[in-house]
Amino acid sequence: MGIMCEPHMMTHIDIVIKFGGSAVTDKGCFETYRPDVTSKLAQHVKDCHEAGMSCIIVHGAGSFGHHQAKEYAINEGLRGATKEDHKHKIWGYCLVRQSVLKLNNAVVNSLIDVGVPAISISPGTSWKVKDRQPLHWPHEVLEQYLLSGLVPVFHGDCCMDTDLTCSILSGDTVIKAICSNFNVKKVVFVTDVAGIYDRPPNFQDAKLLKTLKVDERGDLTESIQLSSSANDVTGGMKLKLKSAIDIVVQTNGQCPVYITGYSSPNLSDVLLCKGHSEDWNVTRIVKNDVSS
Ligand SMILES: Nc1ncnc2c1ncn2[C@@H]1O[C@H](COP(=O)(O)OP(=O)(O)OP(=O)(O)O)[C@@H](O)[C@H]1O
Ligand SMILES: C=C(C)CCOP(=O)(O)O
Repeated sequence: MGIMCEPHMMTHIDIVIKFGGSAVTDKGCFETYRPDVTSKLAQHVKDCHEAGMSCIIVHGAGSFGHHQAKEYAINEGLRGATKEDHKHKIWGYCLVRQSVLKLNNAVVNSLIDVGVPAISISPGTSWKVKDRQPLHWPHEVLEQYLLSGLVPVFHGDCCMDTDLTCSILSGDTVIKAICSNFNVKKVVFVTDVAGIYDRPPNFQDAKLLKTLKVDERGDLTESIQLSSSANDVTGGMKLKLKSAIDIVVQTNGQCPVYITGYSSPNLSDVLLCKGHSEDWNVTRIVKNDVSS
């Protein structure tokens, strides 16, 4: 992906945290927000902020946005659409945006309520996207926000797409783009499961994989079976794992990626600790030359 912006690589970001849609919403129920989970996560962000860490939050869409995106097939774009189709899809595009903004408003308010100076940034209004991948976005603004001590809150969004006319940009892809342009120290994906299992966690005998090692080509030593929910238009855990692997490879292992659950007893450790413990019940994705 052709993202270039050398000077920003100097700016370091201690942590990028994804509030997964599976955590902050009930993905099975249309537009069902989980205020209790979000406010617990907001408290964790406050702890990071008070510890002097520079933080970026990205949240997924969960049951906001995915349903509308699926109904109007927004991620398939508009190429070849008839005039009628075009009108229909453009309407769907508006509904997706409004839906994710409802969730974004709730998430940002939850952060502000606990004292985090959160500021909303919608990729869809300023990011240039080509075939669902970010091509260009205003890094300078993000840098200024960070230098001012604000906590930027991005979200998965619908975007104008130079190839497809419109598409869906997952929060997972937003995180990968941030890691391509800034010196990010750690990424933590918070979901509704403890981490990555060798097979979908509802399968019998599913085993939590605590450390996944990636080689320079992005290959894993483990074989993993993944499933995604019917209403998810961005590929569920499959895209998350791919994004995590890409981040580890593109940063040459400098940025470890964690996937953990919102109810994990180790969430605070994962967010705040500089080191790592194999006792934590989470998944850590690292380069294969990392010893422990
Ligand atoms: N092998 C696997 N290991 C762990 N989770 C898996 C696996 N296969 C499928 N899953 C599912 O992945 C889901 C989490 O992925 P999902 O994409 O929903 O996360 P999210 O980032 O919270 O959502 P969103 O994309 O809406 O932000 C879990 O609910 C789990 O059931
Ligand atoms: C469905 C929309 C609009 C965004 C999807 O973002 P994600 O939930 O992070 O994959």
